[in-house]
Amino acid sequence: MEMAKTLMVNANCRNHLSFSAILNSPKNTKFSFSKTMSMCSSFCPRASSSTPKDELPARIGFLGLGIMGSPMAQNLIKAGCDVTVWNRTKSKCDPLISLGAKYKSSPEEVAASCDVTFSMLADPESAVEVACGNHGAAGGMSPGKGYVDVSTVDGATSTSISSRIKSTGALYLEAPVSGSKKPAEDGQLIFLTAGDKSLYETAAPLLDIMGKSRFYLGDVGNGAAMKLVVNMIMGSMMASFSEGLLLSEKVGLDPSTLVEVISQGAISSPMYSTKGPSMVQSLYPTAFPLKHQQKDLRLALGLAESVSQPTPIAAAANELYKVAKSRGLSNQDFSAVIEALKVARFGGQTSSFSSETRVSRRRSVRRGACASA
Ligand SMILES: NC(=O)C1=CN([C@@H]2O[C@H](COP(=O)(O)OP(=O)(O)OC[C@H]3O[C@@H](n4cnc5c(N)ncnc54)[C@H](OP(=O)(O)O)[C@@H]3O)[C@@H](O)[C@H]2O)C=CC1
Ligand SMILES: O=CC(=O)O
Repeated sequence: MEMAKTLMVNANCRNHLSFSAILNSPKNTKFSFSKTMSMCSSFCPRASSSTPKDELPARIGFLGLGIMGSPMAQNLIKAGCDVTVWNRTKSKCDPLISLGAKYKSSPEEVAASCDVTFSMLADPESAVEVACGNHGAAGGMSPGKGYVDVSTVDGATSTSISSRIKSTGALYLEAPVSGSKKPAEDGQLIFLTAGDKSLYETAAPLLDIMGKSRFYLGDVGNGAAMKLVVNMIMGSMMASFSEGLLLSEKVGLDPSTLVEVISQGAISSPMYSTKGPSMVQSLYPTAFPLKHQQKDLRLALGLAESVSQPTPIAAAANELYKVAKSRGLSNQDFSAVIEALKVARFGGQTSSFSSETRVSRRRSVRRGACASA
Protein backbone atom coordinates (compact mmCIF):
# COMPACT_ATOMS: atom_id res chain seq x y z
CA MET A 1 0.00 0.00 0.00
CA GLU A 2 1.49 3.25 -1.26
CA MET A 3 0.39 5.34 1.68
CA ALA A 4 1.67 2.97 4.30
CA LYS A 5 5.31 3.80 3.77
CA THR A 6 5.00 7.28 5.12
CA LEU A 7 2.11 7.47 7.46
CA MET A 8 2.56 8.01 11.12
CA VAL A 9 -0.50 9.78 12.31
CA ASN A 10 -1.39 12.60 14.57
CA ALA A 11 1.59 13.86 16.46
CA ASN A 12 -0.90 16.28 17.94
CA CYS A 13 -2.78 13.62 19.84
CA ARG A 14 0.45 11.80 20.65
CA ASN A 15 -0.74 8.68 18.78
CA HIS A 16 1.88 7.21 16.55
CA LEU A 17 -0.05 4.61 14.58
CA SER A 18 0.99 3.69 11.09
CA PHE A 19 -1.65 3.97 8.41
CA SER A 20 -1.08 0.36 7.36
CA ALA A 21 -1.70 -0.72 10.95
CA ILE A 22 -4.97 1.14 10.90
CA LEU A 23 -6.15 -0.17 7.56
CA ASN A 24 -5.04 -3.71 8.30
CA SER A 25 -6.66 -3.71 11.68
CA PRO A 26 -9.30 -6.47 11.92
CA LYS A 27 -11.77 -3.82 13.11
CA ASN A 28 -10.80 -1.20 10.61
CA THR A 29 -13.42 1.34 11.58
CA LYS A 30 -13.07 0.71 15.28
CA PHE A 31 -9.31 0.32 15.64
CA SER A 32 -8.38 0.47 19.22
CA PHE A 33 -6.98 3.86 20.00
CA SER A 34 -5.51 4.67 23.35
CA LYS A 35 -7.48 6.62 25.94
CA THR A 36 -5.55 9.69 24.86
CA MET A 37 -7.09 9.34 21.43
CA SER A 38 -10.62 9.02 22.67
CA MET A 39 -10.11 12.08 24.84
CA CYS A 40 -9.15 14.19 21.84
CA SER A 41 -11.48 12.59 19.32
CA SER A 42 -13.87 15.52 19.38
CA PHE A 43 -11.59 18.55 19.50
CA CYS A 44 -7.87 18.91 18.89
CA PRO A 45 -5.90 22.13 18.87
CA ARG A 46 -3.01 22.19 16.43
CA ALA A 47 0.13 20.31 17.42
CA SER A 48 2.57 22.61 19.16
CA SER A 49 5.50 21.30 17.14
CA SER A 50 5.31 20.66 13.44
CA THR A 51 5.03 17.10 12.16
CA PRO A 52 8.26 15.79 10.64
CA LYS A 53 8.07 15.80 6.86
CA ASP A 54 8.61 12.05 6.59
CA GLU A 55 5.50 11.45 8.72
CA LEU A 56 3.17 13.25 6.33
CA PRO A 57 1.13 11.42 3.68
CA ALA A 58 3.38 11.06 0.67
CA ARG A 59 1.45 12.63 -2.16
CA ILE A 60 -1.26 15.22 -1.69
CA GLY A 61 -3.80 16.30 -4.31
CA PHE A 62 -5.63 19.62 -4.23
CA LEU A 63 -8.67 20.33 -6.41
CA GLY A 64 -10.17 23.84 -6.50
CA LEU A 65 -7.86 26.83 -6.18
CA GLY A 66 -10.19 29.72 -5.43
CA ILE A 67 -9.93 32.21 -2.58
CA MET A 68 -9.59 29.40 -0.04
CA GLY A 69 -8.05 26.53 -1.97
CA SER A 70 -5.04 28.51 -3.23
CA PRO A 71 -3.65 29.57 0.16
CA MET A 72 -4.46 26.18 1.68
CA ALA A 73 -2.53 24.35 -1.05
CA GLN A 74 0.22 26.93 -0.78
CA ASN A 75 0.64 26.21 2.94
CA LEU A 76 0.98 22.50 2.21
CA ILE A 77 3.66 23.19 -0.38
CA LYS A 78 5.51 25.54 1.97
CA ALA A 79 5.43 22.83 4.65
CA GLY A 80 7.32 20.55 2.25
CA CYS A 81 4.44 18.37 1.03
CA ASP A 82 4.45 16.86 -2.43
CA VAL A 83 1.34 18.57 -3.85
CA THR A 84 -0.42 18.00 -7.18
CA VAL A 85 -3.04 20.59 -8.16
CA TRP A 86 -5.95 20.94 -10.54
CA ASN A 87 -8.39 23.79 -11.09
CA ARG A 88 -11.14 24.26 -13.69
CA THR A 89 -9.50 27.53 -14.73
CA LYS A 90 -5.97 26.33 -15.28
CA SER A 91 -4.29 29.72 -14.86
CA LYS A 92 -5.00 29.59 -11.10
CA CYS A 93 -2.63 26.60 -10.89
CA ASP A 94 0.32 28.57 -12.23
CA PRO A 95 1.39 30.39 -9.01
CA LEU A 96 1.33 27.06 -7.16
CA ILE A 97 3.25 25.29 -9.91
CA SER A 98 5.91 27.98 -9.61
CA LEU A 99 6.10 27.18 -5.88
CA GLY A 100 6.80 23.54 -6.71
CA ALA A 101 3.37 21.93 -7.18
CA LYS A 102 2.80 19.29 -9.85
CA TYR A 103 -0.13 19.64 -12.23
CA LYS A 104 -2.57 17.10 -13.68
CA SER A 105 -5.24 17.92 -16.19
CA SER A 106 -8.24 16.29 -14.44
CA PRO A 107 -9.43 15.50 -10.91
CA GLU A 108 -9.28 11.81 -11.87
CA GLU A 109 -5.58 12.04 -12.70
CA VAL A 110 -4.84 13.93 -9.50
CA ALA A 111 -6.63 11.32 -7.38
CA ALA A 112 -4.92 8.49 -9.25
CA SER A 113 -1.49 9.93 -8.54
CA CYS A 114 -2.04 10.95 -4.90
CA ASP A 115 -2.60 9.29 -1.53
CA VAL A 116 -4.88 11.94 -0.05
CA THR A 117 -6.81 14.36 -2.27
CA PHE A 118 -8.45 17.52 -0.94
CA SER A 119 -11.20 19.41 -2.74
CA MET A 120 -12.31 23.00 -2.11
CA LEU A 121 -15.19 23.78 -4.45
CA ALA A 122 -17.77 26.53 -4.64
CA ASP A 123 -21.01 24.71 -3.89
CA PRO A 124 -22.81 21.33 -3.88
CA GLU A 125 -23.07 21.20 -7.68
CA SER A 126 -19.35 21.77 -8.28
CA ALA A 127 -18.36 19.46 -5.39
CA VAL A 128 -20.39 16.63 -6.98
CA GLU A 129 -19.12 17.43 -10.47
CA VAL A 130 -15.46 17.35 -9.43
CA ALA A 131 -15.82 14.23 -7.28
CA CYS A 132 -18.26 12.16 -9.30
CA GLY A 133 -18.51 13.69 -12.79
CA ASN A 134 -16.70 12.86 -16.01
CA HIS A 135 -13.02 12.41 -15.17
CA GLY A 136 -13.95 13.19 -11.60
CA ALA A 137 -11.80 12.29 -8.62
CA ALA A 138 -13.73 9.07 -7.92
CA GLY A 139 -12.39 7.62 -11.18
CA GLY A 140 -8.88 7.78 -9.75
CA MET A 141 -9.66 6.52 -6.25
CA SER A 142 -8.90 3.01 -5.00
CA PRO A 143 -8.30 1.20 -1.70
CA GLY A 144 -5.56 2.89 0.35
CA LYS A 145 -6.43 6.37 -0.86
CA GLY A 146 -8.44 9.09 0.83
CA TYR A 147 -10.68 11.96 -0.34
CA VAL A 148 -11.13 14.98 1.94
CA ASP A 149 -13.81 17.43 0.83
CA VAL A 150 -13.35 20.78 2.56
CA SER A 151 -16.05 22.62 0.55
CA THR A 152 -19.15 23.91 2.33
CA VAL A 153 -22.02 21.70 1.16
CA ASP A 154 -25.13 20.14 2.68
CA GLY A 155 -25.18 16.71 4.32
CA ALA A 156 -27.05 15.04 1.46
CA THR A 157 -24.42 16.16 -1.04
CA SER A 158 -21.61 15.03 1.23
CA THR A 159 -23.29 11.66 1.77
CA SER A 160 -23.66 11.07 -1.95
CA ILE A 161 -20.01 11.99 -2.61
CA SER A 162 -19.02 9.72 0.27
CA SER A 163 -20.93 6.77 -1.23
CA ARG A 164 -19.30 7.21 -4.62
CA ILE A 165 -15.78 7.54 -3.17
CA LYS A 166 -16.25 4.59 -0.83
CA SER A 167 -17.59 2.43 -3.65
CA THR A 168 -14.00 2.49 -4.98
CA GLY A 169 -12.62 1.16 -1.68
CA ALA A 170 -11.15 4.55 -0.74
CA LEU A 171 -11.89 6.49 2.44
CA TYR A 172 -13.89 9.71 2.74
CA LEU A 173 -13.79 12.64 5.14
CA GLU A 174 -15.90 15.79 5.00
CA ALA A 175 -13.98 18.66 6.52
CA PRO A 176 -15.54 22.09 5.86
CA VAL A 177 -13.64 24.97 7.37
CA SER A 178 -14.56 27.90 9.55
CA GLY A 179 -12.34 30.88 8.83
CA SER A 180 -11.96 33.03 5.77
CA LYS A 181 -9.21 34.19 3.38
CA LYS A 182 -6.81 35.53 6.03
CA PRO A 183 -7.05 32.48 8.34
CA ALA A 184 -6.52 30.32 5.24
CA GLU A 185 -3.38 32.29 4.40
CA ASP A 186 -2.17 32.15 8.01
CA GLY A 187 -2.90 28.42 8.51
CA GLN A 188 -5.50 29.30 11.14
CA LEU A 189 -8.58 27.48 9.86
CA ILE A 190 -10.93 25.40 12.02
CA PHE A 191 -11.76 22.02 10.48
CA LEU A 192 -15.20 20.49 11.13
CA THR A 193 -14.66 16.90 10.13
CA ALA A 194 -16.82 13.78 9.92
CA GLY A 195 -16.60 10.44 8.18
CA ASP A 196 -13.83 7.84 8.17
CA LYS A 197 -11.98 8.16 11.44
CA SER A 198 -8.87 6.49 10.07
CA LEU A 199 -8.66 9.06 7.28
CA TYR A 200 -9.16 11.80 9.88
CA GLU A 201 -6.12 10.48 11.73
CA THR A 202 -4.11 10.21 8.52
CA ALA A 203 -5.03 13.70 7.41
CA ALA A 204 -4.57 15.28 10.85
CA PRO A 205 -0.97 16.46 10.27
CA LEU A 206 -2.11 18.08 7.03
CA LEU A 207 -5.10 19.71 8.70
CA ASP A 208 -2.69 21.01 11.32
CA ILE A 209 -0.60 22.67 8.62
CA MET A 210 -3.65 24.46 7.23
CA GLY A 211 -5.54 25.09 10.46
CA LYS A 212 -5.36 25.91 14.14
CA SER A 213 -7.82 23.29 15.34
CA ARG A 214 -9.97 20.41 14.22
CA PHE A 215 -13.14 18.77 15.43
CA TYR A 216 -14.10 15.20 14.66
CA LEU A 217 -17.89 15.05 14.74
CA GLY A 218 -18.77 11.46 13.83
CA ASP A 219 -20.88 10.41 10.87
CA VAL A 220 -20.80 12.07 7.45
CA GLY A 221 -23.24 14.99 7.51
CA ASN A 222 -22.31 16.21 10.99
CA GLY A 223 -19.39 18.32 9.76
CA ALA A 224 -21.57 19.82 7.03
CA ALA A 225 -24.36 20.52 9.53
CA MET A 226 -21.99 22.19 12.01
CA LYS A 227 -20.60 24.42 9.26
CA LEU A 228 -24.07 25.40 8.07
CA VAL A 229 -25.23 26.28 11.58
CA VAL A 230 -22.12 28.43 12.13
CA ASN A 231 -22.59 30.23 8.82
CA MET A 232 -26.31 30.66 9.39
CA ILE A 233 -25.46 32.56 12.57
CA MET A 234 -22.74 34.53 10.78
CA GLY A 235 -25.06 35.56 7.95
CA SER A 236 -27.70 36.79 10.39
CA MET A 237 -25.08 38.63 12.45
CA MET A 238 -23.81 40.47 9.40
CA ALA A 239 -27.35 41.41 8.32
CA SER A 240 -28.13 42.73 11.80
CA PHE A 241 -24.82 44.63 11.94
CA SER A 242 -25.67 46.23 8.59
CA GLU A 243 -29.03 47.42 9.92
CA GLY A 244 -27.32 48.88 12.97
CA LEU A 245 -24.72 50.76 10.93
CA LEU A 246 -27.35 52.31 8.70
CA LEU A 247 -29.70 53.15 11.57
CA SER A 248 -26.88 54.79 13.52
CA GLU A 249 -26.06 56.95 10.52
CA LYS A 250 -29.68 57.89 9.93
CA VAL A 251 -30.14 59.16 13.47
CA GLY A 252 -27.03 61.30 13.15
CA LEU A 253 -24.47 59.07 14.84
CA ASP A 254 -21.09 58.24 13.38
CA PRO A 255 -21.16 54.57 12.30
CA SER A 256 -17.40 54.37 12.94
CA THR A 257 -18.07 55.19 16.57
CA LEU A 258 -20.69 52.43 16.66
CA VAL A 259 -18.04 49.97 15.42
CA GLU A 260 -15.72 51.15 18.19
CA VAL A 261 -18.45 50.89 20.86
CA ILE A 262 -19.35 47.36 19.74
CA SER A 263 -15.70 46.31 19.80
CA GLN A 264 -15.51 47.07 23.52
CA GLY A 265 -18.67 45.33 24.64
CA ALA A 266 -20.29 41.94 25.01
CA ILE A 267 -21.21 41.61 21.33
CA SER A 268 -17.67 42.34 20.19
CA SER A 269 -16.62 40.13 17.28
CA PRO A 270 -13.55 40.05 15.04
CA MET A 271 -16.00 40.08 12.13
CA TYR A 272 -17.42 43.48 13.13
CA SER A 273 -13.99 44.96 13.88
CA THR A 274 -12.46 43.82 10.60
CA LYS A 275 -15.37 44.42 8.24
CA GLY A 276 -16.97 47.45 9.96
CA PRO A 277 -14.41 50.11 8.92
CA SER A 278 -14.60 49.18 5.23
CA MET A 279 -18.39 48.85 5.31
CA VAL A 280 -18.56 52.42 6.61
CA GLN A 281 -16.68 53.41 3.46
CA SER A 282 -18.97 51.28 1.28
CA LEU A 283 -16.01 49.05 0.40
CA TYR A 284 -16.33 45.28 0.27
CA PRO A 285 -12.98 43.66 -0.64
CA THR A 286 -13.86 40.02 -1.18
CA ALA A 287 -12.79 37.50 1.43
CA PHE A 288 -16.01 35.49 1.64
CA PRO A 289 -18.08 36.00 -1.52
CA LEU A 290 -21.66 37.07 -0.87
CA LYS A 291 -22.98 34.35 -3.21
CA HIS A 292 -21.40 31.71 -0.95
CA GLN A 293 -22.94 33.22 2.20
CA GLN A 294 -26.37 33.15 0.52
CA LYS A 295 -25.74 29.53 -0.54
CA ASP A 296 -24.94 28.65 3.06
CA LEU A 297 -28.09 30.34 4.36
CA ARG A 298 -30.15 28.50 1.75
CA LEU A 299 -28.59 25.19 2.76
CA ALA A 300 -28.97 25.96 6.48
CA LEU A 301 -32.66 26.74 5.94
CA GLY A 302 -33.01 23.37 4.20
CA LEU A 303 -31.35 21.72 7.18
CA ALA A 304 -33.74 23.51 9.56
CA GLU A 305 -36.71 22.55 7.40
CA SER A 306 -35.64 18.89 7.51
CA VAL A 307 -36.09 18.84 11.29
CA SER A 308 -38.96 21.37 11.50
CA GLN A 309 -36.84 23.87 13.39
CA PRO A 310 -38.10 27.47 13.04
CA THR A 311 -35.34 29.84 11.86
CA PRO A 312 -37.17 33.12 11.12
CA ILE A 313 -34.12 35.34 11.60
CA ALA A 314 -32.02 33.32 9.15
CA ALA A 315 -34.92 33.25 6.68
CA ALA A 316 -35.16 37.05 6.77
CA ALA A 317 -31.38 37.38 6.41
CA ASN A 318 -31.46 35.03 3.42
CA GLU A 319 -33.95 37.32 1.67
CA LEU A 320 -31.59 40.23 2.17
CA TYR A 321 -28.67 38.35 0.61
CA LYS A 322 -30.94 37.43 -2.31
CA VAL A 323 -31.70 41.11 -2.84
CA ALA A 324 -27.96 41.87 -2.71
CA LYS A 325 -27.32 39.17 -5.32
CA SER A 326 -29.99 40.62 -7.56
CA ARG A 327 -28.14 43.96 -7.33
CA GLY A 328 -25.01 42.37 -8.81
CA LEU A 329 -23.12 41.95 -5.54
CA SER A 330 -22.58 38.16 -5.72
CA ASN A 331 -18.80 38.34 -6.03
CA GLN A 332 -18.28 41.12 -3.51
CA ASP A 333 -17.61 40.28 0.12
CA PHE A 334 -20.70 39.18 2.04
CA SER A 335 -20.53 42.43 4.02
CA ALA A 336 -21.93 44.06 0.85
CA VAL A 337 -25.31 42.79 2.08
CA ILE A 338 -25.59 46.24 3.67
CA GLU A 339 -26.19 47.61 0.16
CA ALA A 340 -29.49 45.74 0.07
CA LEU A 341 -30.68 47.94 2.94
CA LYS A 342 -29.71 51.25 1.42
CA VAL A 343 -32.77 53.07 0.20
CA ALA A 344 -32.65 54.16 -3.43
CA ARG A 345 -32.99 57.91 -3.82
CA PHE A 346 -31.74 60.83 -5.89
CA GLY A 347 -32.37 59.18 -9.25
CA GLY A 348 -31.37 55.68 -8.25
CA GLN A 349 -28.28 56.57 -6.15
CA THR A 350 -28.18 54.68 -2.89
CA SER A 351 -27.08 56.27 0.34
CA SER A 352 -23.47 55.91 1.40
CA PHE A 353 -21.50 56.73 4.47
CA SER A 354 -19.90 59.87 2.99
CA SER A 355 -18.84 62.31 5.67
CA GLU A 356 -20.75 65.06 3.85
CA THR A 357 -24.09 63.26 4.04
CA ARG A 358 -23.36 62.24 7.60
CA VAL A 359 -22.68 65.77 8.78
CA SER A 360 -25.63 67.32 6.93
CA ARG A 361 -27.94 64.59 8.19
CA ARG A 362 -26.71 65.04 11.75
CA ARG A 363 -27.46 68.74 11.44
CA SER A 364 -30.96 68.14 10.13
CA VAL A 365 -31.65 65.56 12.84
CA ARG A 366 -30.57 68.09 15.46
CA ARG A 367 -32.71 70.79 13.79
CA GLY A 368 -35.67 68.40 13.90
CA ALA A 369 -35.06 67.70 17.55
CA CYS A 370 -34.99 71.43 18.38
CA ALA A 371 -38.09 72.13 16.30
CA SER A 372 -40.12 69.52 18.09
CA ALA A 373 -38.82 70.47 21.52
N1 LIG B 1 -14.02 32.47 1.09
C1 LIG B 1 -14.26 32.16 2.36
O1 LIG B 1 -14.08 33.01 3.26
C2 LIG B 1 -14.71 30.80 2.76
C3 LIG B 1 -15.29 29.92 1.87
N2 LIG B 1 -15.72 28.70 2.31
C4 LIG B 1 -16.32 27.75 1.38
O2 LIG B 1 -15.25 27.19 0.65
C5 LIG B 1 -15.65 26.91 -0.70
C6 LIG B 1 -14.75 27.66 -1.67
O3 LIG B 1 -14.84 29.02 -1.37
P1 LIG B 1 -13.92 30.11 -2.10
O4 LIG B 1 -12.56 29.60 -2.29
O5 LIG B 1 -14.15 31.36 -1.35
O6 LIG B 1 -14.67 30.20 -3.48
P2 LIG B 1 -14.18 30.70 -4.89
O7 LIG B 1 -15.42 31.14 -5.58
O8 LIG B 1 -13.05 31.64 -4.77
O9 LIG B 1 -13.61 29.36 -5.57
C7 LIG B 1 -14.48 28.38 -5.99
C8 LIG B 1 -13.71 27.23 -6.60
O10 LIG B 1 -14.65 26.28 -7.13
C9 LIG B 1 -14.34 26.07 -8.52
N3 LIG B 1 -15.55 25.74 -9.26
C10 LIG B 1 -16.73 26.41 -9.26
N4 LIG B 1 -17.61 25.79 -10.06
C11 LIG B 1 -16.99 24.71 -10.58
C12 LIG B 1 -17.39 23.67 -11.45
N5 LIG B 1 -18.62 23.60 -11.97
N6 LIG B 1 -16.48 22.72 -11.76
C13 LIG B 1 -15.24 22.76 -11.24
N7 LIG B 1 -14.79 23.72 -10.40
C14 LIG B 1 -15.67 24.68 -10.07
C15 LIG B 1 -13.71 27.34 -8.97
O11 LIG B 1 -12.99 27.12 -10.17
P3 LIG B 1 -12.66 28.34 -11.16
O12 LIG B 1 -11.43 28.98 -10.61
O13 LIG B 1 -12.47 27.70 -12.47
O14 LIG B 1 -13.85 29.26 -11.13
C16 LIG B 1 -12.82 27.64 -7.77
O15 LIG B 1 -11.68 26.84 -7.77
C17 LIG B 1 -17.13 27.31 -0.77
O16 LIG B 1 -17.89 26.17 -0.52
C18 LIG B 1 -17.28 28.32 0.36
O17 LIG B 1 -18.59 28.38 0.85
C19 LIG B 1 -15.56 28.30 3.60
C20 LIG B 1 -14.98 29.12 4.51
C21 LIG B 1 -14.54 30.45 4.16
O1 LIG C 1 -17.50 30.47 5.59
C1 LIG C 1 -16.97 31.51 5.88
C2 LIG C 1 -16.16 31.71 7.06
O2 LIG C 1 -15.64 32.84 7.26
O3 LIG C 1 -16.02 30.75 7.83
